[in-house]
Amino acid sequence: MTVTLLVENPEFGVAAEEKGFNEESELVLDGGFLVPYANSFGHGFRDYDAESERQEGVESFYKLNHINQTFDFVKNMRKEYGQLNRVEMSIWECCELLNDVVDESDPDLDEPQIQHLLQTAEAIRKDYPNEDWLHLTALIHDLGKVLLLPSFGGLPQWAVVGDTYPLGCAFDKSIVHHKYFVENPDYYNPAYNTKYGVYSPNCGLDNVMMSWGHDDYMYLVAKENKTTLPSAALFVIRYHSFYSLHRSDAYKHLMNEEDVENLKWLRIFNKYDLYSKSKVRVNVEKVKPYYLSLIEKYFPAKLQW
Ligand SMILES: O[C@H]1[C@H](O)[C@@H](O)[C@H](O)[C@@H](O)[C@H]1O
Ligand SMILES: [Fe+2]
Ligand SMILES: [Fe+2]
Repeated sequence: MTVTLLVENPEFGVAAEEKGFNEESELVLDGGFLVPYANSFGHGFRDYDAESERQEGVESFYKLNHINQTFDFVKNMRKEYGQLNRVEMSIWECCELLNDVVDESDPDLDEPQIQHLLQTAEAIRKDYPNEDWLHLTALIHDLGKVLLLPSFGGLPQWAVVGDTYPLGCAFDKSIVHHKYFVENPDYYNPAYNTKYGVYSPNCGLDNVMMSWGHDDYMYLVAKENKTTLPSAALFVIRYHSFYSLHRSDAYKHLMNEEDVENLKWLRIFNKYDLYSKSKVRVNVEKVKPYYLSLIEKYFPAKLQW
């Protein structure tokens, strides 16, 4: 059950006017978490049909994404990027690279991505002070967006950002702007367009080919560089854009028991990922020492990307 409340100070202890809300912002209480009604543009979060300054660009993004993500494309990208032979750098260096990245798929945010990372991490840190692995997971969950930069191959936005979904089985109706899949060759391939497609019941999401982008790439980077983060962290990283699973309960027939456990953390994480998006900037230098200490705890000093 959700309860509508009028609250003077919105979530994360930030003063109302600082966050761009009126004095009495409307929030919804969702299991102790205060969910704002409106994004920085005055619309509901993830409203892909609302007429806004971002709507058109976001829809053309999804058209390209849905036409071009195919089973073969993902297979090739995983093979190529799995080599991790492009760049050597630390996690923090990568965060700083994201200063120059803006995500065209996102109707709720047009701030530089480093701000989104810190906004998510700081919000989750406030509510889960003892789960340091989750703070770090939040900091790194979108680092894969460096794929947009020339030294990482300069991939187009449709191959880096946006919601993700499985390839090799039918596209679920709950996927944003589903209508554009009719132009995807896999849509007509009988090997790929049934409920299970190439998969078997409860095969585990690890065995599922997800559309290629920042999630799968960062998952490969973290895993291959031997992070000591728990399996829930890797799960959050790989599936955080898989809204048809964690929001709409589609594709559950592909999950195994470990996935079911990890999904609980992903659902918690998602609230912070989505609702912390705002115009209020985090002071990078101030929080940097804390995150450097977490990086040192869970990652080698330099990683292969
Ligand atoms: O537009 C957003 C953005 O690209 C996020 O990083 C991704 O995780 C979301 O799922 C997507 O909808
Ligand atoms: Fe993301
Ligand atoms: Fe994010």
